[in-house]
Amino acid sequence: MSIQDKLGDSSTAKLSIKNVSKLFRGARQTVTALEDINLEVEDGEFVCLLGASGCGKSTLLNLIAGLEKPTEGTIQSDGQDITGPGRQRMVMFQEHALFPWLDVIGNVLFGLNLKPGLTQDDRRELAMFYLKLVGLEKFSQSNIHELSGGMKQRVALARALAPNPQVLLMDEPFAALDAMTREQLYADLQNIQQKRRKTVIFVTHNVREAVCLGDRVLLFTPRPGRIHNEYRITLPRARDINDVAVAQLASTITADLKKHTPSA
Ligand SMILES: Nc1ncnc2c1ncn2[C@@H]1O[C@H](COP(=O)(O)OP(=O)(O)OP(=O)(O)O)[C@@H](O)[C@H]1O
Repeated sequence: MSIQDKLGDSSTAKLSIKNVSKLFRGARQTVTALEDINLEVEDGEFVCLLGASGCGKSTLLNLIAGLEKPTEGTIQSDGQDITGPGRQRMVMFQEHALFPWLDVIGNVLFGLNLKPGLTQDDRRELAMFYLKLVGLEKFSQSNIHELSGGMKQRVALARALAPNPQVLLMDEPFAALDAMTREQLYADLQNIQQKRRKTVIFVTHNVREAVCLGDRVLLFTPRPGRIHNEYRITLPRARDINDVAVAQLASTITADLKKHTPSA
């Protein structure tokens, strides 16, 4: 079996979110985190969620991941209700959440243990393919504590991609990194998306980052979170975050966001 066969088709899924609201009921108060969210995401589309802190972006990501259930409404992936977490939807967080007791390849292999029908050699070959994709093939035997923050996020990305999920859910994955490292990862992520296209939902506070990466950028109102506007980003790829066109569009979107953020 060739590596192409083992990788499988680069699978994507269409997401359909209908009339979704999410309430968190506490002992003293109920928080409406999301209200009446309607969203269709196409196969292989890269959608960025932007909005003030607390507007429900992570909550929406967790609902799509199946980690939380909507209070009202439905969420479907390729026509199937999402009822819980599954290996077709992998989540990547701001903090890398790697296993420090495993080396780099051990972390990527961990994700592959969920994938049936592969020999141990197949899994190693696949893990190396994804480490190469994120530029870390020379670090496969390294310990996690030996890596920089950017390298750790690359391992986390390889681990999330390795089981070939249809949907990648990214919650501010680059927020803790320095600007130079982030810029490199923007280029890498666009390159990877070209090679192994996924449906991506990407939460960020960084408007330029959203414009640089997204096919579409959704703007949320502060609590309760609602989608108040969306921008289709048609700038040619690969995009550079320092490009004038990216900066101009980002400033238009920032002005729009500020209109809906009382304290801004
Ligand atoms: N498990 C929970 N229990 C109670 N309230 C919650 C829970 N998760 C989120 N919330 C509340 O729901 C609202 C939305 O939170 P969420 O984390 O989704 O926002 P966010 O837009 O991702 O914020 P940030 O940009 O700061 O990460 C907040 O008021 C938050 O306190």
